[in-house]
Amino acid sequence: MTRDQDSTAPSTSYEDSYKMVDKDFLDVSSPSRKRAESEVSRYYDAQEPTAAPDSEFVPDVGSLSLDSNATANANGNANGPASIASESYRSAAGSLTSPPLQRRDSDRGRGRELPRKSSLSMSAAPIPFQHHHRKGSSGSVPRIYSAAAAPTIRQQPAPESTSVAAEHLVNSTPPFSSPSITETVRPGTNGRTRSMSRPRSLSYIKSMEPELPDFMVSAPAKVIMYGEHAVVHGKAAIAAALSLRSFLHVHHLPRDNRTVSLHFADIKLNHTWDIDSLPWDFFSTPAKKRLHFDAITSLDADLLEALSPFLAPITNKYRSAATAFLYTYLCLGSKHSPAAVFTLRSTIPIGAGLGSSASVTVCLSAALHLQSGMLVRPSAKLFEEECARQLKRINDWAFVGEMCIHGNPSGVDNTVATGGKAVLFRRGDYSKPPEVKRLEHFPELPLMLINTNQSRRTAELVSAVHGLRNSHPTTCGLMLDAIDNVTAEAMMLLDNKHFRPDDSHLTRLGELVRINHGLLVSLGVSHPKLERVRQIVDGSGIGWTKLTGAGGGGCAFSVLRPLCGPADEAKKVKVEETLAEEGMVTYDSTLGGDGVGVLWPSMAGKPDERYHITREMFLAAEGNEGVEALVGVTSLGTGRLGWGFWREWLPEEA
Ligand SMILES: Nc1ncnc2c1ncn2[C@@H]1O[C@H](COP(=O)(O)OP(=O)(O)O)[C@@H](O)[C@H]1O
Ligand SMILES: C[C@@](O)(CCOP(=O)(O)O)CC(=O)O
Repeated sequence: MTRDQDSTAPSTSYEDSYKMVDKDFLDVSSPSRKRAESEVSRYYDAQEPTAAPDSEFVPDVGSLSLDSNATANANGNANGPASIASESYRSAAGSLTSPPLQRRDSDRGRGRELPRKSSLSMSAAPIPFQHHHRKGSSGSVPRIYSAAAAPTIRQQPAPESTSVAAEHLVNSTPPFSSPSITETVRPGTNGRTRSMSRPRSLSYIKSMEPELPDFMVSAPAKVIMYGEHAVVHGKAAIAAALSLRSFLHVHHLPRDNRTVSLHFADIKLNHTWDIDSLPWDFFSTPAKKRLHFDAITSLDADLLEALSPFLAPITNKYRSAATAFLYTYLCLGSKHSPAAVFTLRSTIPIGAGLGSSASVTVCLSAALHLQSGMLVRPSAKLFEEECARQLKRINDWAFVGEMCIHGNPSGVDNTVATGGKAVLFRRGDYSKPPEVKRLEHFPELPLMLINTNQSRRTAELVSAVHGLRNSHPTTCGLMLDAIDNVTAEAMMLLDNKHFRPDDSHLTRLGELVRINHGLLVSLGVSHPKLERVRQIVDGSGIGWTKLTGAGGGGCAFSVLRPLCGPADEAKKVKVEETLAEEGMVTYDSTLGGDGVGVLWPSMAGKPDERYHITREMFLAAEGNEGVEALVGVTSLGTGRLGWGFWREWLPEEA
């Protein structure tokens, strides 16, 4: 612990206090539940604009002022523009106990028409991530995004009066909406608002408010540098976080709504469950109940069976992602869990060896913990030990999600996606926590990442290696030991503060990359396309290549030799062109970035330009660049206003 601690603090253990919160939180009238609710109220109060003297809009006590543009989305839930209605509605709610609200400062100028056909532009962070796609649908020139890049919001059908709606998207709107209210909306004579003098009871109004604000979480992809597959068999692996990320938006619905929806936009998986009909009772029987701080090392077949009728209607080939969600949701939630829509988008190629599944399950675990009040959000006041505990809890439950998706994971992917940076990971005994050592001196390596675009499934490859090991235990055992040696040697170089990527150290690392790949070929997890990448890159003499992740297709990376002059540059360009001609995508990306982060509430932008990221904006953001720019998270440590990261080992930025 590096910071001063209050020695007079009560000595209740951390886990005990969580047990108390856990039990307490299920009770809607409990202090912890009330605290969470009052946090929401405080948030909304902070958003409430001050009264302006020249009011032209004065709602009656108990009346609702609703915006004519409030529109319901496809699910029947009003979002985005509809939150304008919510804001007015909050004003009305406030007026029950205080003098009638006057027209507000923030209403001024809303009549100003914004151009209907324009993409919204807002201040954007630099996007150092470069994506080279020399052939294929997106053209032949590598695209490099600069600090000036503005997020692009895909064109939505313009609402009747764009002026109010669009401005609200950019200015801060409270991150909630009230579907039922919008059903009663009628346009006012000025095309904007109309007050309705239907009195509403306080309990009715409360039932329309969500319990929590909308928020977002995000987790990175990873690259395994050495030791994949061997790590499943108890050997060590070295892996680092990659600047590609998944983003999960959690939109809370009014209290009278009792549904939970999952929208995995990239895989077109969209499903809604009725919260009250889920098998809560079975999940909370003493024999089955799992607590937030339990480290689960295997899935419970009975719980999975109890979920199967709820998963049966999902025919999507990625159904396992929904299993991961529902299993974790029922373990971590309660029958009082708030109604919400979980919307996920990711910039990570799916099933390509970069840990897309772990990144998704880390987001789900973090979001469900946050939603149930079981995590302390990152802040400068959080002791390192507490940070580490939050990360452990997220990681343990992300591992549960990983088990749902690919059966027998080592846990390295979710560990890196949770903690970020670079780690040496080993899990000898599955009933115990893994050994994780952070690489404090992980160097900036000249890497090229190549996606063969050959699809494959991690679960199948992991089980193929198990099969080979069963039929050739001695030989396979020796190969796994050899991989372990490679990792140990690489570790000495990568965790060495004297490492210099411009001398013989790099050559040694490169040779270890090549040896590791050869061993993976022997284990049967390469693919002709991966071998073709090696032929093109290593054959040109610019670096050393190995598959990364489960293999069988997916991605490879090359450690590049230092480029000495134009001839080397030309060789690299030629390699990239050849790879693109053969349908592969190359990325220049950074390694060793942050792990899981949270944006609570889902407001982004600089302090004077804050905007609420609505679910609609998130879904409408165009491509990976649009998503990154909208949420304000990029691979370097800039442009992340509002986001918090639990950083147990990075005290300088706490
Ligand atoms: N963007 C995404 N949205 C929803 N689920 C995803 C997404 N990306 C990955 N997944 C889940 O992860 C699985 C792929 O995991 P896996 O085969 O381990 O590949 P990877 O190497 O990318 O982790 C998918 O089948 C799906 O269940
Ligand atoms: C093959 C393995 O070592 C890594 C799999 O990585 P990915 O799912 O392909 O990103 C499996 C594991 O560690 O769980």
